[in-house]
Amino acid sequence: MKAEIRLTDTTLRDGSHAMSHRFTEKQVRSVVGALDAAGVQVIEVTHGDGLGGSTFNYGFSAVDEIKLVAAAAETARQARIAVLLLPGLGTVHDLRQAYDAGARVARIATHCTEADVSIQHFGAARDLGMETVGFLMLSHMIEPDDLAKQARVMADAGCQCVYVVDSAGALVPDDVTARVRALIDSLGGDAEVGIHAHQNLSLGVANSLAAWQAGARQVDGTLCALGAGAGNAPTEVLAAVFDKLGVYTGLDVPALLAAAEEIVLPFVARRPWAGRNAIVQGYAGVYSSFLLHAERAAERYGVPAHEILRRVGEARYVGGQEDLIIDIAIDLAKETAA
Ligand SMILES: CC[C@H](O)CC(=O)C(=O)O
Ligand SMILES: [Mn+2]
Repeated sequence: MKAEIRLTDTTLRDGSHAMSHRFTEKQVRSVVGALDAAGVQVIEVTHGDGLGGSTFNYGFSAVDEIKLVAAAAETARQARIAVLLLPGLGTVHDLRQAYDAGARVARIATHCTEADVSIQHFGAARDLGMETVGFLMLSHMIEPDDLAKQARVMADAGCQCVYVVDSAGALVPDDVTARVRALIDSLGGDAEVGIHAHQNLSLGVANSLAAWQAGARQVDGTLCALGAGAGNAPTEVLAAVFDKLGVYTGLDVPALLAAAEEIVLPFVARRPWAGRNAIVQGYAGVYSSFLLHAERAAERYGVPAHEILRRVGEARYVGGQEDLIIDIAIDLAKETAA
């Protein structure tokens, strides 16, 4: 029986933020083994910031991500391995290396107004024979119709499913519904629509459900909600909720509950949660992966992280502008001293 909604688990990519990109090959094998056995069809494995993300700015990976992709591909029996790529950080060369290591799904991510920078990457992925997914990040920042135009750009470039990516966990269910509907109208069946939700306002599961009800057919999750900010919509909860609703996912709920509790939880040093800083991110619309950058700057300059994040939201900074977080912290420290 074909799943009515396809879940992509991104514990080993978005969850990498919460692990400071320290995943080991052994952890990758055990997580992939459990997800694969539980029926998850797509498993994303990359540095938290995508291919090429292992840098001074974003944090170095403990293990080369291509090695992790190879370990994942070797372990999976039925699941396909996905990689994330942010054009500019990752390159077509990185994508080819990931393909050679066994990745078969390319997820290309751009800021929600910049879909055109993904065109050559979709072309390259399709030439390699990879399945393609587009990520419109920080989707709350623009109106549904404008987002839909960007989705069209991705679909025209060869993208087979465009995701509404709530990178800041800032959307509420009605916002999600409006965006998913607008994308479906604009894509007219040329590509599916997906949802990637964060928990900063504790709405990740509700938003994923709203997306499904509006017509989205792909959904992202992570075990134990492991991910940036307050984490992602938890895979095990999504599986249980869709099962309760009678939506066939092909997922084994008890197996996913066991994977979360017995495989992932034991190695998580800091479990993401909707504390003050993460809630401010959702409330002020701040990129989830800015959380640890803001917390580090807060400690270094002796200022509150939640105030840094509030100002980042006011300034509408987007992914790639992490260094400006430091400027805000310095300004705050000067104001406090004065
Ligand atoms: C660095 C890529 C980014 O974290 C993608 C993503 O998961 C999001 O925007 O939520
Ligand atoms: Mn994310």
